[in-house]
Amino acid sequence: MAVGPCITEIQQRRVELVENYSEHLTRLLDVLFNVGAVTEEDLSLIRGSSVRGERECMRVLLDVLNGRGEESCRAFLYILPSVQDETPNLGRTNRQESLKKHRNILARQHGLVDYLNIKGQALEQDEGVCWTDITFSRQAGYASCSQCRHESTGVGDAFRTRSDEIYIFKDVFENLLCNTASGVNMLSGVAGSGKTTVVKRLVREWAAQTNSSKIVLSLSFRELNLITQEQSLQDLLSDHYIHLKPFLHELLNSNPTQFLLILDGLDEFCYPLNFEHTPKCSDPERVQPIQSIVVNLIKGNLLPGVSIFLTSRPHAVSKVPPVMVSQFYSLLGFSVAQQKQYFEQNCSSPEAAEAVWASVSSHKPLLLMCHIPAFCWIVSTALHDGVSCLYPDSISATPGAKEAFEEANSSLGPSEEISKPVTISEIYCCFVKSILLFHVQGRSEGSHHTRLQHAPHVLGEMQPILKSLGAMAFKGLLERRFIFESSDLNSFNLDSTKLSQVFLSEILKEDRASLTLEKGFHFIHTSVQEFLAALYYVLQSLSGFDPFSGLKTSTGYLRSAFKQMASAVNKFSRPHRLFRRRIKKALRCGERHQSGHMDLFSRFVCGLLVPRTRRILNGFFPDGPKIHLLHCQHSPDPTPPFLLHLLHSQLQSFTLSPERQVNVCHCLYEAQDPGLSQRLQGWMKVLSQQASDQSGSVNRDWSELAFLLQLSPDLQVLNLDAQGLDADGLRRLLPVLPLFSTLSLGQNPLGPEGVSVLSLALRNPDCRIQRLWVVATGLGCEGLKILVEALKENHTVTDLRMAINKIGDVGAGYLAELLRTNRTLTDIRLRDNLVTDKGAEVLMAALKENTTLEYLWLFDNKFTKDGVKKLKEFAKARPNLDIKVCI
Ligand SMILES: Nc1ncnc2c1ncn2[C@@H]1O[C@H](COP(=O)(O)OP(=O)(O)OP(=O)(O)O)[C@@H](O)[C@H]1O
Repeated sequence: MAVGPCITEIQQRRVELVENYSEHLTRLLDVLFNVGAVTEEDLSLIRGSSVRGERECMRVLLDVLNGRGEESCRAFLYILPSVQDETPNLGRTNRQESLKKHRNILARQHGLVDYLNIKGQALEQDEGVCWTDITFSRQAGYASCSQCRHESTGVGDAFRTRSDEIYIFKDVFENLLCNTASGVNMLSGVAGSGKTTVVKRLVREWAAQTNSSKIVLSLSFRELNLITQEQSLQDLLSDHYIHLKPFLHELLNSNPTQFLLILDGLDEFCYPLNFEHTPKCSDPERVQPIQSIVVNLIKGNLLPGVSIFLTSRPHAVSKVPPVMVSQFYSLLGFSVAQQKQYFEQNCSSPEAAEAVWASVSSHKPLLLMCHIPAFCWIVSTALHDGVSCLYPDSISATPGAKEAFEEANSSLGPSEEISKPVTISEIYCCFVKSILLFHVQGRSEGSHHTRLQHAPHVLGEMQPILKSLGAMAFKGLLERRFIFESSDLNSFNLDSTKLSQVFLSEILKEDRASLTLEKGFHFIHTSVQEFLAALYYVLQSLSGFDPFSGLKTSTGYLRSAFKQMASAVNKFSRPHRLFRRRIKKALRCGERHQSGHMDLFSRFVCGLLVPRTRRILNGFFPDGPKIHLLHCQHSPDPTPPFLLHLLHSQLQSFTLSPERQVNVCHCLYEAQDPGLSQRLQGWMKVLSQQASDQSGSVNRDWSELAFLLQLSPDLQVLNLDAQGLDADGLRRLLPVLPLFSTLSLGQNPLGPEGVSVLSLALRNPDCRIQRLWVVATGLGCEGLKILVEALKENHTVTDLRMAINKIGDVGAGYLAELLRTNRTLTDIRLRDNLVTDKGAEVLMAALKENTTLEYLWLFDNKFTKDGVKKLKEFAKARPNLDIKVCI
């Protein structure tokens, strides 16, 4: 790079610049950032050095400018005089102006980044930013969390299984910024569920509200990790917000309740939090280790009355003891309507959005995954450009896509039918292809059409890098590592500035040994790590290599010697046996990790063994005889029979836990097992036989049924009468319960515990249940109370059949309470429920306020003649209400 005159001037004046301008650093950084001479990452790098003083920050700034080149250096020299002129005024700037400036700075720091630039436009202004509303649940504090579910896979279910109040962003915003929500408000959400985005939106919307009395301070644990030396809270905040420095002492000491302190990403905090033994400190000026500052803030010793908004992935929530959390929000992700809205807002045209949504909504597993915003982003990237590579009918709006598709797939026989992607593996293949063809820097030349034509060539060319990235991803999965160092990249011969940057996000990490800042990397989403790992695994296995041998980080000669040896051994073993053994091993990886952190990996391996799926990445996989190991003689393109056999035999294993069973079902789905629909039919047959046998409790794998039902396109009636279904079984079915319009659960031992599960389905925002039949399910008045509470929030159930449940007069009272406000129920059947005249009176009183109920069946209750008479008279006066009663 040629060294221009401004670069040279800065180099020559370095000592003087540090001497004279260090005290104006904040102003300098502001202006430089505004004019685009430095980036947000540069700012964090520079501020990260603040522990070593302002002069050190200035030196880092000069280094950054040097690296940024002549233009940035010119901007710096240009603004220098104005900065010095303005600075004396700073002292006179009043507090209001500083706070205004604080809003602007925070808003800028919390802008959205669309690093693959899918929409092809800058996201600087709020007008360009589309926030899709997202669903939260809230409860007072938290009890215990199920931490061992896989982060991505748990989400779809979690969305349908929450018991708490449902919130949207506006509610959270109001609670935190308009009400006096002091104490710790925690937000928990799986990877990619949108926690950081919530923080960004919160800050930006606060910044736009000039009348808010709160002052927001926002720090990320990623930043706090960089602080190695002890310091005081006041210093920490004034280093971070130098523009507030003159007032900070007064603000912190006078009224801490005016602050909302956001701490984002607790799961990333590298220091342990010791709530028992950290010395108490209530002085913001007292120097202490960073983890003690955090503990004292959370405990309310420092800044008593401050509101804290703490975000974390679920596995790290328990770092803070439950008693210290006053409000606990869970980020459930996008509801179905919100997913649709997301695609409308984020695709390049309404036609593209419609095509993407048509694809997603017609495939349950996709729909389920799309509760996670990060997955929506992957899907829209995949389907936006990637799918047009293969499936011309879905994005016919893309000019030239169809022709290119036909040309690229000219090798397919005429009888081979191509349809839209149906599996998660196919989506991820489209995603990777889309990135390689349309988003990698330096590949912008040529039209969409031309780039599609060159796809096999590009994929072949990129294969070695993708393979290395996949090997690193696989090694990381085995070691449960999700952050990689530059040295990891080097050992896999990866260049961090090229392809890896599209799949890896860069973060700054501190190297404690040398007290310097090191680059760290993580995959843009953990599911991308699992996909690339599976891609590597399948590629190695198909090429006749042991995927585990590729992880040896020995370089050069040794590695190639190892490969040669391995391939020589392979030559003498039967290749198809070796291949099968490797696939078995991959599936066992998922099985062994009960936490489920390799579930997606095993699903992707199964998906990639389907030739149709691999064809999306045409050019990436080797051609040749080894591929034919997978083919069966009759059909040119089936799922390898041995894979289906393997998965089916796993399903039959008695030792497989229900969670593992569901994962095997997912694997079968990815493997495009034609037998899945037969399994569902088999289930239905067994259920109908069982119902007619009435032979009581049978141990059933309800999780498998839940999975199979999710794949079924037509979810209308679910009849589980007399199946021995208890609360635990119902809990396993919970993900699908809200999807049916008729839910018949009669003659099962549900009891109050089962009704609690059922009420989660009724409260679900996507609930479609209209007819709810819970005849003889052991509700009692306790169960009915729970049911009524859920029905108060439900607006779908019109028909409630609950004969033979011993609800008595107390239960009738609960029902009456519901009838006063409910405007959805039209038919209630209460036969044989021990209700007496007293209960009837309460019901009649409530019905005076209800005009929507059309049928009330009260046969076989404990009414006297007089009671029946009163009921009949009441009915006469209500021609639109049919009350059935007899003594
Ligand atoms: N409300 C939203 N509207 C539009 N896009 C969103 C929204 N929330 C999240 N996203 C998308 O999902 C991606 C992941 O979100 P985000 O980084 O906020 O997740 P996170 O929960 O903080 O993840 P992690 O735990 O991995 O840090 C974002 O980059 C953005 O593309």
